[in-house]
Amino acid sequence: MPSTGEASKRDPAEATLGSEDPAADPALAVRGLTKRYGDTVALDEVDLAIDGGEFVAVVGPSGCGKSTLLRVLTGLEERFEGRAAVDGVDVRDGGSDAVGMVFQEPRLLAWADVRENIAVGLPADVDPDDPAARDRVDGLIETVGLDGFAESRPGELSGGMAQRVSLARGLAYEPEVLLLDEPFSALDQLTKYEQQDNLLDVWRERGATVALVTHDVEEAAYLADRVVVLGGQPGTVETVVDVEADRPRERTDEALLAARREITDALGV
Ligand SMILES: Nc1ncnc2c1ncn2[C@@H]1O[C@H](COP(=O)(O)OP(=O)(O)OP(=O)(O)O)[C@@H](O)[C@H]1O
Repeated sequence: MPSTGEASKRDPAEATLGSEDPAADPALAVRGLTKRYGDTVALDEVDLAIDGGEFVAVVGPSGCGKSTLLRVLTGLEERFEGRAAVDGVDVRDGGSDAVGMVFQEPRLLAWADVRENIAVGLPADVDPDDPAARDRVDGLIETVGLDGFAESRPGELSGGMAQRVSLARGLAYEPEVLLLDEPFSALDQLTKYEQQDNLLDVWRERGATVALVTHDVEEAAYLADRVVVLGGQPGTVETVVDVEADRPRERTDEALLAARREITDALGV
């Protein structure tokens, strides 16, 4: 289960991969991860371990390799140096099938309506026409605040609405590990706050592990147990900030403001 405000104290580079005791493996782990695109070094010797049930945010300047880190963990990048594992299984060996990913771009099927687009995220062995599956999808439509739009196609949605469909699709799978790449960046402030709280509810209810990439320092501090600050190009871990605020959190909590200061200091802004 997620912690309830106790910030993690563990050094991100401390946990090892390939432990003989599988129960000791972190939910997400990279060790000595270097990723190159031609002459561009996107990530350089990155070490990071995220425990089961932990909520970790990753922030850093544009181009420091945040999306690349998630792409490696989902198995979308095959060529890299070092190791990356989900639930102790190396991503090169297929990783874990309990991973859900929400991309920065909604990537919806243009010809399918909202319900069908969300149903794409259901596990492969679930029949989308099954009443229980339809209920699950309808529940997700409600969760992301899209009641009344189940029959709409992507072309009829705003950018923020499309992004919420994408989030619901990522949740349809009921993943144990959820990787989110700036899922709220296109939302207006009020909807963003609502969706952040929805995500916290999902995380708490499911005891999921979450790694969230964001540019939004306030969002990172409000949501995460730990905030990993990537810096530079190539991306390396600058520092890891523990967020010491109790949950449920007040957005004005002094501890969140302190965490935000630490993060912005590390970012040099
Ligand atoms: N497919 C690709 N081919 C070539 N270079 C790439 C590719 N994908 C990413 N890069 C490069 O790798 C570096 C890291 O990119 P990445 O998208 O991971 O950064 P980011 O921190 O997520 O950026 P942003 O915050 O702007 O989304 C950048 O220099 C980028 O230009």
